[in-house]
Amino acid sequence: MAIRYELLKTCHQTGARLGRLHTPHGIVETPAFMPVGTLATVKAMSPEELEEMDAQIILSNTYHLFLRPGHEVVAAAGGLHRFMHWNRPILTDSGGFQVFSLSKLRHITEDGVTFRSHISGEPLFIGPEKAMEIQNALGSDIIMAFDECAPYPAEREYVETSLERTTRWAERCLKAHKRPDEQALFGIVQGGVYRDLRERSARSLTALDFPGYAIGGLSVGEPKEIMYDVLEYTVPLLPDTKPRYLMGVGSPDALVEGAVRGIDMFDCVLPTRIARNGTTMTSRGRLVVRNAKYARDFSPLDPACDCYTCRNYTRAYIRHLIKSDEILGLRLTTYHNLYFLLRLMENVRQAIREDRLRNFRDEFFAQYYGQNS
Ligand SMILES: COC(=O)c1ccc(CCNc2nc3cc4nc(N)[nH]c(=O)c4cc3[nH]2)cc1
Repeated sequence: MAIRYELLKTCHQTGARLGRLHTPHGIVETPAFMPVGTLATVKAMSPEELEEMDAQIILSNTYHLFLRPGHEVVAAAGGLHRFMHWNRPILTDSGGFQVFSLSKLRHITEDGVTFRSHISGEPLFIGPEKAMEIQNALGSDIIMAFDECAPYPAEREYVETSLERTTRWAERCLKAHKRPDEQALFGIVQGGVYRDLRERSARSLTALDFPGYAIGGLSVGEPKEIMYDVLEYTVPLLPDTKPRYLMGVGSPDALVEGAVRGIDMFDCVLPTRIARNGTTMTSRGRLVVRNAKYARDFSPLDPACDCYTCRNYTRAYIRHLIKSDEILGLRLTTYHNLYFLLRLMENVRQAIREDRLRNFRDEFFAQYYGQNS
């Protein structure tokens, strides 16, 4: 078995659960947030800094590494862990979403997707078998089925045709996966915002008995309330003995609301991407440190935070660095944002242990969003 999910406790107040995901590269306490390291690096962070802030698992991308440096190069280095000097768990996304969000001139057929590289413009192809070949070469602990993430909004007919093909692709991934004992292949539930299609996708994929399940097709521009509705009726269809991964999420509120609805794993570029333009997450909401009002503010980004950035630097200094395009500036904001989300998930896990996640959510939202929601 590549991974084993240990269900430790279900919250009495909500559908949240406390778990442990045992992988060949270590244990992941869930619910967990996965920092995104698309090109085999979590931008501006060293692996040691990620370990220091207790990042348990990171995400990397098949599409990007296939284009550059090529999965053969990573395999020649001994796999992604060796290549990037990260010896904790890695999850790789399968490329479906990235092809659609990044490449031009893409064409989708039963075989897979032909597209032009967003880097060189050369014509390329990825399908289920290719996505397995690449992820098997990368050696990540958790790999994702090759799927199509339907856009939002999308006609029901399009979503239906797409999910049927995605299910057939999932079967082809299971057949093509060369290292099932070392790398756990997760199925990805699609179906857009249509309840009956979500149910059909979930039933088809759970019948194929994957070691874990992702909920895809969300965080693609739909209102959050709709995303939460989809979770309400999709999560119960997934086996509670296996991990559930909500792809592309997210913001502090979405992480808490997702955990409340039984999600175990999350990933999002949000904390690292907004950090690079000087937007930070603090216990009292977002703080855009490049704003002129912080020019002489010698307090930490977040007085309630004990991270390396908040213990040693001030808003005025970080503002100066960001305004001056100094590399240390985006390193300090990235460190803090990741630390903030990783601590948030630790507090969520503790609240589940103490059966008070609903209370925690209300307190957190009151502070972060300045209202009682
Ligand atoms: C500043 O913040 C940002 O730039 C930013 C950008 C994108 C997202 C949303 C990302 N959403 C998302 N990622 C996703 C990745 C996915 N992968 C697969 N294989 N299948 C999916 O169905 C899928 C859905 C996703 N939805 C969130 C934030």
